[in-house]
Amino acid sequence: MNEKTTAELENLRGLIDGVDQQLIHLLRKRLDLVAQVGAVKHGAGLPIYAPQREASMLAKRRGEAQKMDVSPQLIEDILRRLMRESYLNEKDVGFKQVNPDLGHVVLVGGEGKLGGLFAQMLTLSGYQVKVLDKDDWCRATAIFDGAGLVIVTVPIAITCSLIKEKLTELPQDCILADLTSIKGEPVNAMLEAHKGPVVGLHPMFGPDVGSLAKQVVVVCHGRGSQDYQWLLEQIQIWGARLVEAEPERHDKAMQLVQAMRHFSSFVYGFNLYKEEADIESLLQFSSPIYRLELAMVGRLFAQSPELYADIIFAQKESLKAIGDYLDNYSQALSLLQSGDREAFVSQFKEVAQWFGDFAPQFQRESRAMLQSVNDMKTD
Ligand SMILES: C=C(O[C@@H]1C=C(C(=O)O)C=C[C@H]1O)C(=O)O
Repeated sequence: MNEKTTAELENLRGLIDGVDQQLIHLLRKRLDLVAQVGAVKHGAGLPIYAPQREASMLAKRRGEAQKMDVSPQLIEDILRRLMRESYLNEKDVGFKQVNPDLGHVVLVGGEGKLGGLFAQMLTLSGYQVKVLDKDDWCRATAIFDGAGLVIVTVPIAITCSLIKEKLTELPQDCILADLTSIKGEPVNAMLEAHKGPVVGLHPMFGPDVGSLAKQVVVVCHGRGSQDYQWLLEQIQIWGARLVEAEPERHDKAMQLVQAMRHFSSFVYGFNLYKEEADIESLLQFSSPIYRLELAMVGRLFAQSPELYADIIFAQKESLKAIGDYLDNYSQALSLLQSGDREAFVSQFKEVAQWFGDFAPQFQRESRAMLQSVNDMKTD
């Protein structure tokens, strides 16, 4: 680079630094205003997450950006990231307590990570939370005495037997709920063990979400919904979206959403291991979608094997779904083995037709994800 170029670049980069510094000041100003909105909403018992306000705000800013020759998608991306920050900061003020008259809450198995997240959210909403862990059963009667809500959050393999053996003497009007990732058997076990209100919940996220805004919680009604309506409202105040489902429909979906998903990731990782793949090279040669795939598989092996074994082994019906996958894999492989390119293409078309409008929708969604995977590269 000659001296003139260097000087020009330095000058322009100085100006860019100045703009970025102004951005920091503007961000600080915005965070302060959002905090004030948070305080007003908290006072009125409203959730921070306001989807309609977001939609109208985004539409207006996109229009304004376009007039100034700024890409509408750019302002939308930035605002969405800022809104995520708004939800994270909500924890600083806490949440409205929907049922101030409730006795304390008992989390059975609160040492688990998801249990810990619920304990935190309940505490931030003003409830008194007691945790009952493996070693606390000798004190169980005292812990349950006066409880208004008992939430079971123990490993799936022991959920039903624990409910049937240990939760038969709860106070009559106490709500019994669980967070297990299957719902049929646990909800039945709760109905059998307890005569009072019963509700099955399945949070469709891991404990590492920073906020519950926009996360999904599946609700399977058991008994006495009017008595636990407040709990559902409370979860919505945390920002989550409730999806009501029959336990059977939920469990069937979980065979694909959980058992098959995690089992496939397991096999993918198992295969990389057996092939003695060089992850460094794979990363070097990764396309964005492959980087995302490695992330999806790799994150599995950063977590608890017991947790995933629990989820994969939870329903014996999953075995059929996973076996079908193997059959379909073999069938597709035979097209490859026989060199039948045409048959492969026509099979591809048939599946694409079956996906219908979802295929282009998924393509749009993944485009944004792939771009942010690429943004994260540092070398
Ligand atoms: C700040 C608010 O709360 C949330 C955060 C928003 C933001 O960061 O702009 C917008 C809407 C809400 O989801 C609000 O309602 O205005």
